[in-house]
Amino acid sequence: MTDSLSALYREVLTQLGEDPAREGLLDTPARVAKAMRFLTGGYQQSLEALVNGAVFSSDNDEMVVVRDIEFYSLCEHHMLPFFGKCHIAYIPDGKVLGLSKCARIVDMYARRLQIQENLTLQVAHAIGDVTGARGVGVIMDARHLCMMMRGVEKQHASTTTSVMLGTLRESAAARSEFLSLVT
Ligand SMILES: Nc1nc2c(ncn2[C@@H]2O[C@H](COP(=O)(O)OP(=O)(O)OP(=O)(O)O)[C@@H](O)[C@H]2O)c(=O)[nH]1
Ligand SMILES: [Zn+2]
Repeated sequence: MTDSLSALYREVLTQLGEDPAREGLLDTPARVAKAMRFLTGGYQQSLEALVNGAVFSSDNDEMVVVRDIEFYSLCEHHMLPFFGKCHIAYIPDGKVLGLSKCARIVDMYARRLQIQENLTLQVAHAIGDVTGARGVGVIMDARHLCMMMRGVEKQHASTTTSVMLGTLRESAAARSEFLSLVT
């Protein structure tokens, strides 16, 4: 199938000095288009559809932590991958979220062009919005290929970003509980 995105990638191959008509590249524009549509599929999703009503009543008001959620995103500056782990905590206020939805929320925002700081913020606000939690904390630790395979070429640098909202921002004890559970 030739759509306008694969036609553009065919032109990219030409501009890079390649021959898009050579055998190994014949299907490449369509493959790249398909891959990029998947990697940016978060633009086609909405928080409401993704959560699908999986918010449940609970009297448990202790911190919930979902840790080590792996994610892959694309930096908005170079469109190169950055990838790592995300830890989410929230303190419920009568409602808890289906556990898988935490990971789905991470994927929805990761599958857009991002910077890590904004990705972290968007995940935190989404968790807060769907649960009405008293506090939300999100920590992301990632490595950026734009810092590794080009540019400054640092292979071991990793970046940690965090967002703390509500009780997790105000209470040092709540924050330390979260940190002790994920580090
Ligand atoms: N804060 C932040 N910066 C990022 C992220 N991803 C990439 N960057 C940075 O965005 C910056 C873009 O800088 P520019 O000087 O405009 O671009 P560049 O010439 O390609 O920069 P170098 O990467 O230093 O070669 C770089 O410092 C990248 O490391 C991110 O998630 N958060
Ligand atoms: Zn980048």
